[in-house]
This record gives sequence, C-alpha cells and structure tokens, in this order.
Amino acid sequence: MFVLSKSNSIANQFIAELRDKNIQKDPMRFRRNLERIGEIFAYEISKSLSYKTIEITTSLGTKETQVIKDAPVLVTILRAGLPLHQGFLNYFDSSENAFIGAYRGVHDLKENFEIEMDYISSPDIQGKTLIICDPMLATGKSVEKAYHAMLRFGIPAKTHVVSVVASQRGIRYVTARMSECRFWIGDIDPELNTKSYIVPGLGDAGDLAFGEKN
Ligand SMILES: O=P(O)(O)OC[C@H]1O[C@H](OP(=O)(O)OP(=O)(O)O)[C@H](O)[C@@H]1O
Ligand SMILES: O=c1cc[nH]c(=O)[nH]1
Ligand SMILES: [Mg+2]
Repeated sequence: MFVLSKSNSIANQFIAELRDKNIQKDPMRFRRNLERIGEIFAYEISKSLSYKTIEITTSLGTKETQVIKDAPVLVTILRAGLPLHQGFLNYFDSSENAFIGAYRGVHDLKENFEIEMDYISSPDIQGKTLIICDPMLATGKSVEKAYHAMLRFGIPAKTHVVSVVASQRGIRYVTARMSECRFWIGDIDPELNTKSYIVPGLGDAGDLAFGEKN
C-alpha cells in the first residue's frame, strides 16, 4: 500500500486544506484540491504502468523515448469521485472511463447499512488496467461493491484503488476482500463515528464538493 502522507510533499498541504473546516467552505477550492491530488496520484501510479519505446522526430533529429503502452481505464464513484477523477483525466489523456452511482441505504439502529448501486456504465475492461478513485474510504463498502460490480465487464489485468482519506477499519475491510488490488491512500485516520463518518476525516466529501442533498 502506498500512503502519500508518509512522506513530506505538497500533497499533504492539499489534504490539510480539504480537512480544514474554514477552507472547505469554498467548494471551488475543495474540488480543485481533490483534482490536484488526483493529478499527484496519477503521476505516482504512472510509474507502475507498462511502457513501450517510440521514436519521435524533432525539428533537428530523432529520439527514442518510453511512453505508456495502454492507458488505464478510470473508474469513479458518484458524486464525490468526480473531481478526483478529473485529476486523473488531466494526465491520462486517452483513458476510457466508467461511472458508478452508489449511495448508502437507510441506516438501522445498529448503524448498519447496505450500499445501493443504481447506475453503472463501463467499457470492456478485460485484460486492462483499472484505476478506481473515490476520495473517501470509510467502511470500505462502497469501493468493495463498486469493484465487484465492475467485474461483469471483464477481468482486469491490474486494479489500483485510490482514496484520499481512509479509515483504519475501511482499509482492513477492503484489503481482506480485494487482495488482488493495489491501494493508494492519501492519509489514514483512526476512527469512524456512529454514522460511519471518518474521524477526524473531513466531513461529507460529496456535499462539500457539490452541495447538500435534499
Ligand atoms: O466507505 P464507505 O462507508 O462506503 O463510504 C465512502 C463513500 O461515501 C461517500 O459517498 P456518499 O455515499 O456520501 O455519496 P456522495 O458522493 O454522493 O455524497 C464517498 O465518496 C464514498 O463513495
Ligand atoms: O467520512 C465520510 C464517510 C463517507 N463519506 C464521506 O463523504 N465522508
Ligand atoms: Mg456523501
């Protein structure tokens, strides 16, 4: 597992701004910070992709260089995943894309809930590299359900899962059920509250990016 916050970088400032209850009042900055973190993860993940040699022609000669062999398929979970997804698209110009509509069903008294999934659109993913991005990994149920739903479109060669803030419990949940995936996490928080929100976390990422749901 790759954890951005384990080393010092500008990424930690962007994550700090996402968490800051004053700065996050500005939804444009909130979305832009998610996008910037998407760009940073895209760069980090690009180091683990497959490359091919091409020869390019400059105005003065030719040069052999390494370029990505096959663009990864970018998968995102609505709504909060959209700005993070845009960050990936900024770097992976020709990627195909998949979108999943998922949300938490009604909570019962024990704070249990199932994830409802009512929309999925995807290209064929057989043998391709997938990058699933969603800024929050709280219980881990959304991303686990999204990943397994994607498998009806083919078996990917490799799946990368990206999350900006994850809980320790969520990490345990997904690594136990998605052992074939590689996880790329911004920062890991210790707790979930009784509504299964990450503490300290940042709040509701979808609402902060796009406004409260009615
Ligand atoms: O790990 P989990 O416990 O499943 O929680 C994480 C999910 O919660 C958030 O989405 P939310 O359901 O709030 O939808 P939204 O993006 O539309 O606000 C987030 O973007 C994840 O998809
Ligand atoms: O802390 C959390 C948990 C789920 N979804 C969010 O947006 N935040
Ligand atoms: Mg939400």
